[in-house]
Amino acid sequence: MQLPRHQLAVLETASADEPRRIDDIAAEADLPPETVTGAAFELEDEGLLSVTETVEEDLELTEEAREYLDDGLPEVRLYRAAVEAGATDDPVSLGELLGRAGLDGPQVDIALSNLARKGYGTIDAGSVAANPDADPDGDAEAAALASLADGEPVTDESVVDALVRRDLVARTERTVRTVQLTDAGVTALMEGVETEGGLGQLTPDVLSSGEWRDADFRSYDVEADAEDVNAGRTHPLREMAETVKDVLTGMGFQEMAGPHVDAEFWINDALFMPQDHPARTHWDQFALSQPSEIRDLPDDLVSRVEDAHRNGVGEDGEGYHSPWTEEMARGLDLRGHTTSLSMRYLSGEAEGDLEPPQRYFSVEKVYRNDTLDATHLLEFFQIEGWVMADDLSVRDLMGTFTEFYSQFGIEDVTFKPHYNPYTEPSFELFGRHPRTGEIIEIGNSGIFRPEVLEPLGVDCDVMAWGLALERLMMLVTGAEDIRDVHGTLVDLDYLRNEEVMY
Ligand SMILES: N[C@@H](Cc1ccccc1)C(=O)O
Repeated sequence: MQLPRHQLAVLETASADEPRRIDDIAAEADLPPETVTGAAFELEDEGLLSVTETVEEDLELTEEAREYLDDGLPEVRLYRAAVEAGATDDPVSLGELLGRAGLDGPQVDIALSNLARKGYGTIDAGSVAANPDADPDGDAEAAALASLADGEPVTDESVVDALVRRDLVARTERTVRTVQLTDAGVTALMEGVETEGGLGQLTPDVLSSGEWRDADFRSYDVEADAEDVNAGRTHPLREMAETVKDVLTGMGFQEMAGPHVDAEFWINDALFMPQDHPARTHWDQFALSQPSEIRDLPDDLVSRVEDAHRNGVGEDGEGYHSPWTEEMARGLDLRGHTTSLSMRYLSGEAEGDLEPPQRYFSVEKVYRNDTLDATHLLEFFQIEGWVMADDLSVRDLMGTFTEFYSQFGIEDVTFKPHYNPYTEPSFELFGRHPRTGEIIEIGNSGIFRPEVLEPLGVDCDVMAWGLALERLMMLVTGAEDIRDVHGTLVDLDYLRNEEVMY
């Protein structure tokens, strides 16, 4: 029989009489333990060796325990100080004893509770009475710590339990593998096993020495076990975002970019959200304390927006006529929607004045002070978009969504009239969850009001929306909890093995 060199070494080092640990075999055969483990499993597949796994418990001293090894357990130190101070006859004040024993901070409570627990003394009215019959030299916990530090076993489980409870010892489990020759293994060795001949690797040496010319190469084993390599890959949600960008680019949209932290001016005021609107409180948005204000805002636009808030827009001057301060508009928030980007682009602030027709989108993060649950995260991706053109209608808006979602195989989007301070009319979008059949909200949309567009200097129609990328992902993948797709609770196997989207 022929075997690869490592397998042969392991076979020869293993015994038929007793199980031997992989680590011992590795040391004796002078091979890395991983190599021995791999070879052992291969030999097991061939029936020559049996591999057994057992879980062993390791006891490890914590850092606190290591300090006590040098200084002594706090209760022992307190007891010794008490004996020295004569507390076996008359109680001595705790303050004095702590000074003598050099105990302070958390060690004081530790010393007191364990002193009492071990019967070394009693504490009454701030004084300690030491028990004359106690024997700190025979302290079982101190002895166990010393044994563990010397790598010796501790047989009294109750002492180990007490040390674990005191956080002086940590239990860890470890899988130990042992191997033993099978009858077939013994027979093979008796009949004679040789090292598989031939070269297994083409190395620079083999090439430069010319050895390769006459060498006999070992055949390639396509069935050999190989290590799993979990290389980096794109997060499925990021993949979804890229797909959405491709789809929108394909529909003739250009991408917007802009700050995650932005002035309330761009997030709310430009959108005709009155400054006393309930969504503009800390219940809904995260405000920055440092820096707290944006440096630059376009003056002209600021005064036109202020005018719209205070006096309304149009001949009739309709609007909220709400109070308005520039101070509030300058405040910085983590954007709660990416409609702040739409405002920057529509106003000409981002790329200069835009002539209709135009189509823009972004797939970017937004932040909201929501309560976490199966459909809400504190940060999520919004698919923002808008179309600027003359004479847009609700049919254009619905048609755009129908086309967009159909690219993901979603053909049953439904609409519900809605209210936004900045669009009229407004619609919410809903989709049906493929697993639960539940109708879930997937977006919000509308046609910008003149009160928004006029101050921006836009004199044609603009239809716009914010769709939730994670909700689209739930409809596409069937995920029932957003936290299964993205965030700290996501299963690593899902991230590694989820099918790649087109
Ligand atoms: N900003 C809205 C989405 C939206 C954008 C533009 C127009 C209408 C609605 C949201 O976050 O829900």
